Amino acid sequence: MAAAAAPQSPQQQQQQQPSPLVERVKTAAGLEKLVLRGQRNCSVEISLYGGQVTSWKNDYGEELLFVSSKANFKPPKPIRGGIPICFPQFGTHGNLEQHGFARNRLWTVDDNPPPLPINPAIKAFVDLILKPSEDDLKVWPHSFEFRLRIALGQGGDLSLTSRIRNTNTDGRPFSYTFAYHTHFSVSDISEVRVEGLETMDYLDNIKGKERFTEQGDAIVFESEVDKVYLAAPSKVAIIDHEKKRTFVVTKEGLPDAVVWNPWDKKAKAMQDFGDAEYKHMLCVEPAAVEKPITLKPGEEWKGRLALSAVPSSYCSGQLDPQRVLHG
Ligand SMILES: O=P(O)(O)OC[C@H]1O[C@H](O)[C@H](O)[C@@H](O)[C@@H]1O
Repeated sequence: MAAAAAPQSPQQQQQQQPSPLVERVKTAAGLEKLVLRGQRNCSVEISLYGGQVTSWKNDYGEELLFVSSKANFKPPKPIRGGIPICFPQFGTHGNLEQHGFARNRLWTVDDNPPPLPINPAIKAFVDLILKPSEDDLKVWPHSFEFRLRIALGQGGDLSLTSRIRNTNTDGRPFSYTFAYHTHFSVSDISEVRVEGLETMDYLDNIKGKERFTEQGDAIVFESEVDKVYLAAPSKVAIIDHEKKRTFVVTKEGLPDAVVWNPWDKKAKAMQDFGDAEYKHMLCVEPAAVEKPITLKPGEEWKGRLALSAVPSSYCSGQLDPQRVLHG
């Protein structure tokens, strides 16, 4: 269930052996999920439907991601919450269904993925793969292999590494947009601030994708927000004052960062979202939206998301925001 190793040292080979800390479980909806277990009560759950992380718990077994109490966990609708994969299209930036089809497909476990650099901090991991079906090829006529490694690290950090390869045999390149649509669980949205995006340019999805520049200090939430921050820094911090918890979102290969909260009116209009759940959720989504990624046949792209939750907050003074954002 883990990566197969290329010729490597005995120590490296040992580190890439299939992890005994991965379980395969049937869900209530009759589909399959995988559970990664870390130290103490840390865990990650992954639904093969969507290739989607649906739970990430810390040492104390506390849930760190938001999943709606009204979420559907089976086809054809996507699962509302966790970390949906938006591919080959983010949002409405193209002719495909909103956020593309990857989040609505059954992924499989990849027993023999090409190796990734060894990371000794990783305690448990699993590799998934998605290839297009005949029907997918009708709506997006490109052959691809999408490999996704989901890993639980020492200290409970979660990382997702996507590798997308163009396997077209007719010489054609393809372009796509992408996002890790990460739903964080927060105590109260009005107590949350996001740091790292101030002064950035963004496209405002609720103002016809018009471009603006963020003014002022950290971002706080008082109404609906749906913005694509362009060329955002590699680290963004979500500071939850009430919980005294800071999420550090690190991104690689993904220039943009989407910030979304539907607020009360849109929440009520969503069939798979509780009316008041917007208070306890914030999406910060490492993404490639403004400039689509283009791959020639044989080329591979890599995009990584790493999440950690630190049990202190900016206002507690225990955390140096400069270190969180730049360190
Ligand atoms: O309802 P969904 O298709 O899951 O999309 C939920 C949201 O995702 C992103 O954050 C987009 O920027 C929003 O415009 C969209 O409303």
